Amino acid sequence: MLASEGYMSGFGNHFATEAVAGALPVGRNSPQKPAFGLYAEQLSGTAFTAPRAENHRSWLYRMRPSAEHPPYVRYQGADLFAPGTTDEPVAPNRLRWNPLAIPSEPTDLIDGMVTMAANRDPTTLEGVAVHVYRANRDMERRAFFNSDGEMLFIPQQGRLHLFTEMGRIDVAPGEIALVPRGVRFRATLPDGEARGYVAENHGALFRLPDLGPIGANGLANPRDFEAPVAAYEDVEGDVELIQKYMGSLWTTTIDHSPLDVVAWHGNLAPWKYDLARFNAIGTVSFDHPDPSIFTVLTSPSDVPGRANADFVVFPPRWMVAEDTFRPPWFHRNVMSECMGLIHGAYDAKAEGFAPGAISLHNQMAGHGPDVASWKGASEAALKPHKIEGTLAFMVETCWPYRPTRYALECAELQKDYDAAWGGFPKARLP
Ligand SMILES: O=C(O)Cc1cc(O)ccc1O
Ligand SMILES: [Fe+2]
Repeated sequence: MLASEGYMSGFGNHFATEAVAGALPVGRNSPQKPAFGLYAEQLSGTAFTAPRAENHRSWLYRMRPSAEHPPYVRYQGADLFAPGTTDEPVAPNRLRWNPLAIPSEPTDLIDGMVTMAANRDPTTLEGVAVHVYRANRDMERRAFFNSDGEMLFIPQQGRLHLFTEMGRIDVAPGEIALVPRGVRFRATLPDGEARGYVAENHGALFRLPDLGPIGANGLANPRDFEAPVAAYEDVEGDVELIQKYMGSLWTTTIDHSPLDVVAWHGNLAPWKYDLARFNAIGTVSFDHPDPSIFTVLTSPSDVPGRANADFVVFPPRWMVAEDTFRPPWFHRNVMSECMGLIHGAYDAKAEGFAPGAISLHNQMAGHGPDVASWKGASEAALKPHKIEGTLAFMVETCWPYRPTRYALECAELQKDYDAAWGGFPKARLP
């Protein structure tokens, strides 16, 4: 196996894995009597009838069927997770938030989730939500799944250990992990504390972008995505099972761990990816390319070329463009941009955008370099220059974001963000 230990390599591959020899049926999905009395269950990520190239599903072989559970009731915790967004008119202002602090009370990943902005209703099967998590407690006897979409975890501080139904994933800042819609998991924190971002995608599954004239290789290469081998826990006794469903949180209690999948096969699976493996491509002549060149993953909408959500990174890279303003240019975008910073500094923002922060530049909001970045870049000697020690990302979507009420009212919202673009000298005409 060429993937790292405990993982299988390849984006969207058809995997087959068993934690106990003989658990995975051979040559059929649903034998009359699965081995050891396991229960066969199909988990669909796309409609049964989706075209073959887009069809994603896996077969899970588990110790008890996931159908066995009491009714769900509203979950009373995690007040800031999926609270709904405001119906009030959204001001066309650029917004930026300082990093949210790790709570002082013991808080696990679910209770520490804060929804910052979202668009569309998840039931439309479109749109994306951006959450921040900050946690200092393991999820014990608690598991979570998201019926509303897949969750892309973007750790910023501290590792996450995700024990999913389909195996274990360890993910550190600089890496990302995806948990498909419906897949149960619990998160533990090897470093005691963790903070990061989640892009929750309600639309078409994230996929690798087409490469067009780039050719057959480049950007995120498929083999660098790693899916976990099967792993299960055999735990009896009460376990709380929380789900996000149609935009709110629900809970039930079952008498065993739902992470009891002993074997699985198929092409719907969690995965992780090290962003350091991203093959960044940029200009070797002049002009700053559109940031689409940095797309790691895309969730298409029904309109060709107009993403429901793109996950884009700004990784370390050489800047060699001649006679060019090298940072992002000033722009007004029909798409809406939500950005975060994993570490280092972002080249368009000299000030005020710390690791863990978020910025929101919604549809048509004029933005670009702040005054200090513009001044520096306009006067810089254009020698080859390496941007190092930085990793920013963007969740770009065709649907304008609605910030949550909390996001609009919290102390971390910067009151003076517009000042980033105050005081540009006027052009002097001849
Ligand atoms: O606004 C931003 O900083 C993100 C961004 C970067 C870039 O290089 C070009 C366009 C763009 O929106
Ligand atoms: Fe932008």
